[in-house]
Amino acid sequence: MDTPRIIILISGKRKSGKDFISETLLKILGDDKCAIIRISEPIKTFYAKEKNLNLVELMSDNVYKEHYRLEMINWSDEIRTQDPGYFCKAACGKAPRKPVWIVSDIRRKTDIKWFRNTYQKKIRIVRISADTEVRQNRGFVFTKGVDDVASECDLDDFNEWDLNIKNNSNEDLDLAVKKLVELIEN
Ligand SMILES: Nc1ncnc2c1ncn2[C@@H]1O[C@H](COP(=O)(O)OP(=O)(O)OP(=O)(O)O)[C@@H](O)[C@H]1O
Repeated sequence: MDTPRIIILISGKRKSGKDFISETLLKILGDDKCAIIRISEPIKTFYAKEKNLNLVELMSDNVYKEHYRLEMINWSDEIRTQDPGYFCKAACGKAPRKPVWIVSDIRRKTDIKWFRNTYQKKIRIVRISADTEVRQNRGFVFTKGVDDVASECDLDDFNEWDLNIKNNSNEDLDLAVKKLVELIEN
């Protein structure tokens, strides 16, 4: 198989649960059928290399990641200005050839455009939302220069979602996963 049968693009605000839902879906579908792709992976790899930083710490969800987030956003934006699909292409180039791809960190209209141009009808676009209070309980702290710029807000006015899901509670999660499985199987 050269390309996946279906590609789920997942978008949502920080701590809405993009990773958590993607991992839950992966467990259900199994890693023989499904792979998670993160656009942030090549961003971090290239950034760490260029700045001589520890990639393992940069990839993990801790203070180190938060510390570099702003600098990394600005650095990656410069590259995107020259080639908007640069990181999408790099992430997909390295991805395992499985029937289902879940891209767990879609942040830009240019990301969606690149995926649509490259994979056409295989694309399904999903928005996850959670209440601010819930996100705060998961560790979200509003950060100027991060939460009020394009990487967080560019898709706020996008309205072509194939699926909108809520992730405030366990009940929400069960329903979200059910709808995602339906989207993948139909
Ligand atoms: N439905 C849920 N039930 C329990 N815990 C959850 C749920 N959804 C998310 N979480 C937890 O909330 C935290 C944030 O979730 P996650 O990392 O998936 O968010 P994210 O949208 O990927 O965030 P970021 O954009 O900052 O990477 C994690 O610790 C995760 O385990």
